[in-house]
Amino acid sequence: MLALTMGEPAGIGPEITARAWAALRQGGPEFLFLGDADLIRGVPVARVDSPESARAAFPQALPVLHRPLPVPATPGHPQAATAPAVLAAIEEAVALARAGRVGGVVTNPIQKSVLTAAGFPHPGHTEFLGELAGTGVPPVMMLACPQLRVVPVTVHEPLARAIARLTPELIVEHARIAHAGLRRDFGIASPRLAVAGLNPHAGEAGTLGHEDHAIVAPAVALLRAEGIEATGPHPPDTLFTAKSRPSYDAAICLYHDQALIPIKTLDMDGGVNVTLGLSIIRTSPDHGTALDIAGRGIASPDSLIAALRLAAQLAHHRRTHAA
Ligand SMILES: NC(=O)C1=CN([C@@H]2O[C@H](COP(=O)(O)OP(=O)(O)OC[C@H]3O[C@@H](n4cnc5c(N)ncnc54)[C@H](O)[C@@H]3O)[C@@H](O)[C@H]2O)C=CC1
Ligand SMILES: NCC(=O)COP(=O)(O)O
Repeated sequence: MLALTMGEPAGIGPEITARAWAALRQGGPEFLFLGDADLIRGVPVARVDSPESARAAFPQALPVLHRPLPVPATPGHPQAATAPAVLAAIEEAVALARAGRVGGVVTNPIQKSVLTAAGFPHPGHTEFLGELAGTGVPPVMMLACPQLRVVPVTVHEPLARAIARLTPELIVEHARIAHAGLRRDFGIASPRLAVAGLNPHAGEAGTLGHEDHAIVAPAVALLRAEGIEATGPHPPDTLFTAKSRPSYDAAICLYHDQALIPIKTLDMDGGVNVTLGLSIIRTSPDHGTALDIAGRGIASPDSLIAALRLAAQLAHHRRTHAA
């Protein structure tokens, strides 16, 4: 049993939840929705009081731990008043996972600008989850689809600041956590990491920027000295080609769009966001709240379905690995 959070009530989360349940009710993985039951339309809903009671309900109806919103939601129009309930659903899902009552947490997309305006101090789920279920290392974002896994070393910050923050230590820290996650949760015995360069042609021997030889190459050397199979800095423009991808298990990328553009271009529907370095399993669809189409019934549930399936697989790997 997985816990699926409500996410932004005015976004596509409720409708893709209903469609994901319709697709998975026969073969699973089983999940329960933490949020306002009135958001769910078009499929039968079973209000349950625990994950344990959700299991029996799942084949017939979408189980919901009903947590009412203070105001009705209007698709496409987020409201600050719902922010506490959005965050409470995440906190409750994590508490259930930490108590071992669900196998993992899957999050529906949140509208970050609304939460920020309401005082939420984190850039996204990843950092919030690090606070709720951290293990003493920073939470690390990975996006995965069948053809590619990417790990951005810097995430939600202006590009100039992200580049200024890059150090060999920051790259090594993220690569180590990715390496451990690939071993523990993905069952890859000796993960191969390809570290992207920053500049065109990975700096062209220093003629196109100093960061590749001053920051990225030393990080790769440090990783290799620890016995991690790391290569790079690789010219970013060819790292994600069909010919390159089979040579590594994850690409360590230096900033958000270097990681997310290739994966969303390759597989927007099958991409899944995974948080590594937590005491719990957490996945999420790779897309956002899609306010522009919310409530129209045209949103694809595929990335959410992939996130639910991957969470179940990772939980299984983690249990097997720990045994
Ligand atoms: N894990 C999370 O909570 C995430 C939250 N966000 C948040 O979502 C909000 C909107 O972000 P955007 O950059 O506009 O990205 P977005 O992914 O919400 O939308 C980008 C485009 O893709 C389309 N799209 C997205 N998901 C779709 C689906 N399942 N089916 C069909 N079309 C789909 C949208 O209609 C839109 O045209 C922001 O507040 C952002 O921070 C974004 C990514 C992840
Ligand atoms: N662009 C990816 C994204 O926004 C996911 O962030 P998070 O909410 O999973 O931290």
